[in-house]
Amino acid sequence: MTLINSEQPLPIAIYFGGTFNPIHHGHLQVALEVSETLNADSVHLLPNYLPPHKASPDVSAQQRAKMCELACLLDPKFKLDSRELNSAEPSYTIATLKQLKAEHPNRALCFMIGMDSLQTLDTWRNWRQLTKYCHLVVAARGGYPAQFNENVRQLLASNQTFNPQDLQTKQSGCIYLVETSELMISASQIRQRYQKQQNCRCLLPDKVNDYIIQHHLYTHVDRA
Ligand SMILES: Nc1ncnc2c1ncn2[C@@H]1O[C@H](COP(=O)(O)OP(=O)(O)OP(=O)(O)O)[C@@H](O)[C@H]1O
Ligand SMILES: O=C(O)c1ccc[n+]([C@@H]2O[C@H](COP(=O)([O-])O)[C@@H](O)[C@H]2O)c1
Repeated sequence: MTLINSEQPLPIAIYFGGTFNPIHHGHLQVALEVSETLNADSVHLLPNYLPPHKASPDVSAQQRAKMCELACLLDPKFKLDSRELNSAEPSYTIATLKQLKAEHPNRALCFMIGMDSLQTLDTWRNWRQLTKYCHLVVAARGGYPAQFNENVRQLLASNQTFNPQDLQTKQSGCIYLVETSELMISASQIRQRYQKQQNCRCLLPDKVNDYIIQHHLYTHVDRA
């Protein structure tokens, strides 16, 4: 863990990466709750271009980013970071974190993921290196208990903290599991509902719902 020789808490920057196909209230509510827990004034939504571990979505990265932009209108805390869209490479988080760290050398960089992502973290590129550049902040997710394979258990054994203040006294190196509302919403469930022409009005922001309907998104059989 990187220790900072300072009494002053570091400013926190929260980044929340995702395929966001589409972004929904499960993402947005937990992002707000995490920002409250960490006393942060913003959450940067980071839609990926080519997801490293999923089939390429039928909906373009630009459209997924546009839906994130519309979701940002819900709360001034939400900011859109479209950097991963500007690269033709798959969006490996380690590469993005190196960039972010170089841009914010004096911030405590927090990368937010859901519990399902933590469970498979050892499939990510250079996964052991991720906490060299950031803290991992893990949101609880309905349907995904805190059960891990041996690799992830070992990572937690050496990096987990139970004290959120550690995230501001260290620049990186911690994994913090946050209790959040466990909203059983998933993008795949939403895509299936649109495909069957079912109502999704209360699962995502109104403007995102309107955009999807207006652009006839998710009308074909889901192949993600
Ligand atoms: N309901 C939720 N509660 C907590 N975290 C979530 C929730 N939905 C997604 N996440 C987290 O948000 C990040 C981005 O998720 P993603 O865009 O893949 O959404 P998803 O709903 O899991 O999509 P899909 O159903 O297509 O796999 C991931 O780290 C995931 O764990
Ligand atoms: O770097 C990797 O190898 C890697 C593998 C899987 C997922 N990720 C990132 O994890 C975040 C959540 O991904 P997803 O596809 O579950 O929405 C998103 O920012 C992805 O780019 C990153």
